[in-house]
Amino acid sequence: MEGHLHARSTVGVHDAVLLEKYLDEDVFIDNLDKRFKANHIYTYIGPVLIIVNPYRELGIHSKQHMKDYRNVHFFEVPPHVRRHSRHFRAGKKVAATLAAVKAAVDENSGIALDDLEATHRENAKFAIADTAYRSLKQENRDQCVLISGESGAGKTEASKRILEYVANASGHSVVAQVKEMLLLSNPLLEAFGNATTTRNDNSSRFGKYMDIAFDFKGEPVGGHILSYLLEKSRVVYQANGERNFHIFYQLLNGASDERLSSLHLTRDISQYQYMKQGGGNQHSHKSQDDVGQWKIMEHAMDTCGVQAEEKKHILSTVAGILHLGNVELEEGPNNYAEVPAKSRDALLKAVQLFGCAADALEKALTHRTIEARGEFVTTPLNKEQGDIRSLRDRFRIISIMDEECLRPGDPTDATFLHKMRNSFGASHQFFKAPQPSVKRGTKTADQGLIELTLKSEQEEYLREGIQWTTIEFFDNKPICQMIETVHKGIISIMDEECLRPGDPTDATFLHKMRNSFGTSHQFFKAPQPSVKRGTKTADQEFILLHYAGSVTYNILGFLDKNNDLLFRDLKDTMSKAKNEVVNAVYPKSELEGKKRPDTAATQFKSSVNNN
Ligand SMILES: Nc1ncnc2c1ncn2[C@@H]1O[C@H](COP(=O)(O)OP(=O)(O)OP(=O)(O)O)[C@@H](O)[C@H]1O
Repeated sequence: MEGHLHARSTVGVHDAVLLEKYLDEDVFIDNLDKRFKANHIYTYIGPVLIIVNPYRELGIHSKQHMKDYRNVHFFEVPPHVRRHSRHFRAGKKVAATLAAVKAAVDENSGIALDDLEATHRENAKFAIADTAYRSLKQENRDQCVLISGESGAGKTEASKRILEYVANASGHSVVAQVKEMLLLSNPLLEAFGNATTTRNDNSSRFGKYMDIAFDFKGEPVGGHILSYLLEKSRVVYQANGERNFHIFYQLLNGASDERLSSLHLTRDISQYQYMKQGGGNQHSHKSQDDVGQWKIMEHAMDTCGVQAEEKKHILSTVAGILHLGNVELEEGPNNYAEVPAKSRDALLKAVQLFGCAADALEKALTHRTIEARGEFVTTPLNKEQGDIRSLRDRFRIISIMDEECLRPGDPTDATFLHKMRNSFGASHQFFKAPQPSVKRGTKTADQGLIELTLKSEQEEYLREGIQWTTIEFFDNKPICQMIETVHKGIISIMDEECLRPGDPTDATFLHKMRNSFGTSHQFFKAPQPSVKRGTKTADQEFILLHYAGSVTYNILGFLDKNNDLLFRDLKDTMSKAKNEVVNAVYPKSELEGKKRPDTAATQFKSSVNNN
């Protein structure tokens, strides 16, 4: 008993539910802090797991540790034996488990600790994975592990550990290839979808939903990876200190001289506009082993069944994007945009790699064709329109990752469907910033799960006659409704502004939201700028009161990004490209369809709802 009390005072409690002052945030954080300092990065809140990112290898994820956790019950971690064992006995296993990942406090990150004793007993991530896996096998019920947290919190690492565990726990031989694909899908996705940001050297710039299909013996036989909201704008613009997607650096640093020469590339990052904007430090970014990652990525392509010809088309597209980025538009006669002589070389290289017609691409960058009453009218763009246009259109090119390099398949034939859906580009911050979980495409599920967990726990206490003060929790539903409701929600108002005739602007969109929600809605605030404040910015802002706190949004660019329209000229040019990757992203059928393409917000809403 004494030993137990001592342990508790030095390493806190394993489960925050057992804290005496369980409602006190300081006590809760203090408990996490204590445990973190003793190398215990995992803490439960009932069936929910909190992970504090240690930012260093603790040596607790080895094969031996995985073995230790195999068939060791989640409930063996004291003091939850009773509650969890009953869940199992009654077959009432909570179907989904929320692994809430919290970011580490920076100043604690470098603590040197030698006491790793008993850490493996607390390697709760494996416990979660093992519980889910065993429940799947024994109870034949679908399992879901939901991981959320802010950028850099450790979500990707946590998901990799879970995948590793599943791959290791299941059998051998027949499914070896599927397992390898499970693990290798990550470097492939990360090459095309991750980038170095100021918060995380390997930040996923898209949300991910992964599912793994198992046969009746519990062997993985295939899976799907669905992705949301790839940050397309990063292709053309990187903030200070940040990089473009890893693939560009991997290609330039890792590919052979022959490969680079066939793509008309030089091994010099400073030559490419799309790779050098983030500032000097990216040129020699130490934390990213681009050469090593290139090898892993190539191996992953082979393992995932990407054929040599496909690979060539994928890399040609990546290189073509870099060349296109070096095409600058200039003002010609009558202020019309034109491709100057100095950019012609880059344009021709892009043309060759995409396999499209040079005059068609040039015209598509500098002209616009619209259809009016069955007739097509082409007008030249001025430089500003051309710049905006070509920037936006180049965003779309990144959607090669949508279809091709990550190829479709069927879980039953053990191939993966990897998609990077066309989505918001920069404006995905609209969704991402306030609600990290939305980025994961699980907006409602996340909140639902918290409610579900609290609700089921509280109901259980009530049933058992345990004295309990009901905890009020923030209900996210009204905010989701305010964003999503058909006709009246923010997305509908924004879509309406994008589609209506006349002269809609970001300001008219803000005005309409003010009219719809009022200036002092419970969750929406956008006061008219007072004379005293008088600042221009105030009239460009609105505030949403999310469950995690209030977030101020600047309205500028919302409509443009939501429109996400690819002009007909570029679509047409690309649909005729010989490069099969480019061509597949822009099918001719899209051109023939009469329906106006969905806005970015609607595409996102549908993709989340459909999956
Ligand atoms: N369990 C862990 N042990 C040691 N280091 C970790 C762990 N989890 C995360 N890290 C470190 O933190 C970094 C960021 O983690 P990760 O990429 O998983 O964050 P994320 O939540 O997926 O971020 P983003 O949303 O930006 O993609 C990793 O590159 C790794 O260095």
